[in-house]
Amino acid sequence: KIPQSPVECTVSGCTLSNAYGAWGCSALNATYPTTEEQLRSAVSYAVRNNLKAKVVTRFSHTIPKLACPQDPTLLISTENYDSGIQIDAVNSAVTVDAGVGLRRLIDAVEDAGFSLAAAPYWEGVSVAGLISTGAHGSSWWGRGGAVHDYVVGLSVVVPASESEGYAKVLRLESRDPLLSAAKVSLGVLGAISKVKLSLEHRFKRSITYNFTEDNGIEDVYIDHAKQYEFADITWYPSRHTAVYRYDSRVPLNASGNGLNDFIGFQNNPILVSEAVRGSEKLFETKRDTNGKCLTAATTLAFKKLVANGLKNNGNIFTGYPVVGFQGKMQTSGSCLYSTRIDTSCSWDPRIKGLFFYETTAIFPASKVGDFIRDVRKLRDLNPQNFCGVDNYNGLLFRFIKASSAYLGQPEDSVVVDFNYYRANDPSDPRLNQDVWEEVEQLAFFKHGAKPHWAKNRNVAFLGVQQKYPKFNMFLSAKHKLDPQNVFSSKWSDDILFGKELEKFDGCALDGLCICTEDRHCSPQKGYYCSHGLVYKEARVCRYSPSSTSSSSSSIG
Ligand SMILES: Cc1cc2nc3c(=O)[nH]c(=O)nc-3n(C[C@H](O)[C@H](O)[C@H](O)COP(=O)(O)OP(=O)(O)OC[C@H]3O[C@@H](n4cnc5c(N)ncnc54)[C@H](O)[C@@H]3O)c2cc1C
Ligand SMILES: O=C1O[C@H]([C@@H](O)CO)C(O)=C1O
Repeated sequence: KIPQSPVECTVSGCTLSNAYGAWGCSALNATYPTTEEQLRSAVSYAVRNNLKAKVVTRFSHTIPKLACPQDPTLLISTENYDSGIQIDAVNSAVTVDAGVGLRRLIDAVEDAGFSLAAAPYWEGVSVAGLISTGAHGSSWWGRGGAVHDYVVGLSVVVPASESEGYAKVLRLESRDPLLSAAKVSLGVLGAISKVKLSLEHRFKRSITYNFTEDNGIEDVYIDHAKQYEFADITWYPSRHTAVYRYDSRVPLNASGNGLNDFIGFQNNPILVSEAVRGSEKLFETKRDTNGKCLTAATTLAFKKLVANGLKNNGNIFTGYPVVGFQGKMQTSGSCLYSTRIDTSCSWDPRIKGLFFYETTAIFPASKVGDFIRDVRKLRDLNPQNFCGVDNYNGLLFRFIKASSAYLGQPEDSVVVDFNYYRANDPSDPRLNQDVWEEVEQLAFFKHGAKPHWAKNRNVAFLGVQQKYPKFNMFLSAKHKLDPQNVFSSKWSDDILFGKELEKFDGCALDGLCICTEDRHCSPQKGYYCSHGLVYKEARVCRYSPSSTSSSSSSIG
């Protein structure tokens, strides 16, 4: 099954969901422009009729509700605005329509003898959608791992006066300060119509994974990133394992036509995804940590056996190094293309498949070592508590550089991603949720990391304004381009301004608040608001069957 469209419209209106099916927000109507002029007239229609507007894409892969409209809204989908790909060979650049999918762009530039040096690891995204949230791969070399740092020009449709036809196209060139706002703009500045990216001449990559012990990650990560252009590190804390990715560019005449078919994005039989989810649920209800650790061990052993999905000849893994073209090594997503009815992406909301939170924290390069040491202390207290994250991708460390984007990074940074079990019912407490809450609070509050705009739960965005030095420059660009907040909504404001949401019973379970009272957890199921074990100031929902809510008095 190829992923379903995130927009469903009936006579009574439209709903927008995201790729995980996690949210369903309603909108008045949706329109599917195919040209820049149609995109402009869609914005003009919204402005003329005092509607709000939100741009949505073919897949809608962002987790926070950035795209959620506030009624009455016109959804402007770029799904069909994806025909334009203009390669400028003389200047090694390409200008694409906003809705062009990443895979289509990569194939087009590779065919023309060029490569896009950076891309997220997942290809099921649109070009304008991926730059709008600061999506990235991993590199501290050249322009770095974030795609928006390759943006050298951009056109964006913004509201305008009646005499200008209510909407106009701004063409932003590389020296225009507005470009620094628009290239990571979360969809709140206007509708991006075209993106111009700088390219490199086509090149190949050589990748080797080294599965080894996990001590000293904090002492070697900087050298690792300096030595290997596309380095990353995956840490499986409960398995005491770190996986170093030795990944460098090699000349075009190096032999090998390998493929990176990342195991997490492969087409899975639906029965497998449902069985994995079923066993996770079983371990959850039985509070069976051993069960989780057993699957974490087998998952890791399998990943090592198949080299995380690297295939030397495009079919199977036969040994390191795996050498292949940049266009086939940087990003993947084979589950996007299966037309079979019995396979899908493992998280496809139409099946009872995986459902997980993804926390992604961005640290200044010099600060991530302290975070690693704190997480290791927490792990050493009881390694079994970390098995849940090792059933996914462990903690993934990637490298991005200082950016001119106002909502990009002011300095070279390290991004840490981790996925963990999400209950179908947000009021169901989860095994070891106190651990993930403490790691989340260690990252964003003790070590002041910034939240990735496309991932994370709401608590990650608390105080985000203070973390971006150029936040006010972004806001003034926003007021200049969209003074009536046509492209804003309550939901995108919650994320952009990191609003403290009012607390309610169970809010901490779904990352919508940090508990200060037991009722923010689930006292009736034995989960009480408690201190962190390593980060004492953390407030986490911890299971303590013996105590009753009176003895674990609510803490200020
Ligand atoms: C399986 C998976 C793996 C992922 N891997 C990575 C990864 O390795 N690295 C990484 O950094 N991220 C990763 N992500 C996150 C993903 O890169 C971001 O969510 C990205 O923004 C999704 O792009 P999209 O085209 O689906 O945009 P959407 O999610 O649909 O939109 C994102 C935001 O951009 C706005 N927007 C979209 N198009 C336009 C436009 N034309 N003009 C103005 N605003 C617009 C929307 O309104 C919304 O606010 C992953 C996501 C998934 C589901
Ligand atoms: O789901 C995701 O997968 C990747 C990474 O975790 C594994 O490649 C990423 O950044 C996501 O958001």
